Amino acid sequence: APLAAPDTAELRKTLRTALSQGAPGAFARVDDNGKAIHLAEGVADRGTGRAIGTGDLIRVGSVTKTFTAVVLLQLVDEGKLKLDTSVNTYLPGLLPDRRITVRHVLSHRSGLYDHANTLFAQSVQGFENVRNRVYTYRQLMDLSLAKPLTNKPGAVYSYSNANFVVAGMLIEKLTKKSVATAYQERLIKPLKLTDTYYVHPKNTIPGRYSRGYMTADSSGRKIDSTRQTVSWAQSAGALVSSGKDLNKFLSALVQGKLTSAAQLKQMLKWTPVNSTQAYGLGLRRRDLSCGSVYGHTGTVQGYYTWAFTSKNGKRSLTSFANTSNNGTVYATMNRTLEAAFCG
Ligand SMILES: CC1(C)S[C@@H]2[C@H](NC(=O)CCCC[C@H](NC(=O)C[NH3+])C(=O)[O-])C(=O)N2[C@H]1C(=O)[O-]
Repeated sequence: APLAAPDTAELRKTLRTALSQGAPGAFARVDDNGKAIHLAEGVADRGTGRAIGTGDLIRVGSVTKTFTAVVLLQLVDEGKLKLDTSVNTYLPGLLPDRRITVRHVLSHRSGLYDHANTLFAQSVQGFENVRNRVYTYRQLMDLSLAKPLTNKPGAVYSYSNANFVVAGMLIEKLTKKSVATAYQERLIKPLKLTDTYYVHPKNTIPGRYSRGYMTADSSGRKIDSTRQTVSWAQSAGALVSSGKDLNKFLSALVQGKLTSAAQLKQMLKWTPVNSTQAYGLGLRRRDLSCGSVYGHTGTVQGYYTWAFTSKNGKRSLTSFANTSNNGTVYATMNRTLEAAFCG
């Protein structure tokens, strides 16, 4: 059945609630059968007071994981990679257990420890320690492999950024090019994603962008966290993009424009996360009152992003708040999905 019209009044109310809970700015862009809906509240820059806009570039965090997974699925289509083959076949000696397959990595079932847990145990200090650091993939893997596997390979879903560091290493090994080139040639250029950049290892954002303001653990003080390399994440979280581009990318993905039907089917094989969520390959499924939507969420310091599309790709939503480490704002912004897709 067709989706009810987006509830724009409810969306705007939700954004305003997020502001009252500590977000300097928030926006929602819905692309509904070719018609764009733009809602924005608050500021992109607390210093100048510049209003936030749905066209502002943002750090999308783990929405990057979906881009990375699509590149690997294209490599499967090209016969360069098999999902159920051991990662160590392609990257000899990398992982401590050769039973870990590419599919385990892309569905967060490898058991690899998430090095972000070590880096960000103290939110602000952890961020300040890494914000301008540039890591190699090897250094990130050393951080993850310093801890034992959290589960037997394939046994359970256990989210880890390290999985998509491995995914980036696979891309670079199999294409003999950087992940930046892979994103550019395989996704950004073909889809004309003019707001999407893989700027790593730079710590600046090109063009017109929203600043990000992470929230300190105890005081709730806001720290301007805009300038950062996101090198601790790279192929797990370092893309910069916009609502327009994320909506276009997700819609193209589910409409079969980026991979074969066979690989899209693999991407949509779900591992349960909880009663209303599941994870495929670099893709989240959120079960709403009116049906399921597919996409990803992202959290980097100062940047909360939701990017989801309907099963047929005819309606997409990107919603965003320029704060982080604020569970109340996070819970509020989660509600943009129901308003945008279920009316
Ligand atoms: C699973 C998530 C939520 S966390 C994961 C990844 N982001 C990170 O791992 C960064 C975590 C630190 C962020 C920081 N928090 C702390 O420092 C807390 N001590 C803050 O909120 O500014 C991303 O993006 N993913 C989200 C996703 O996939 O939705």
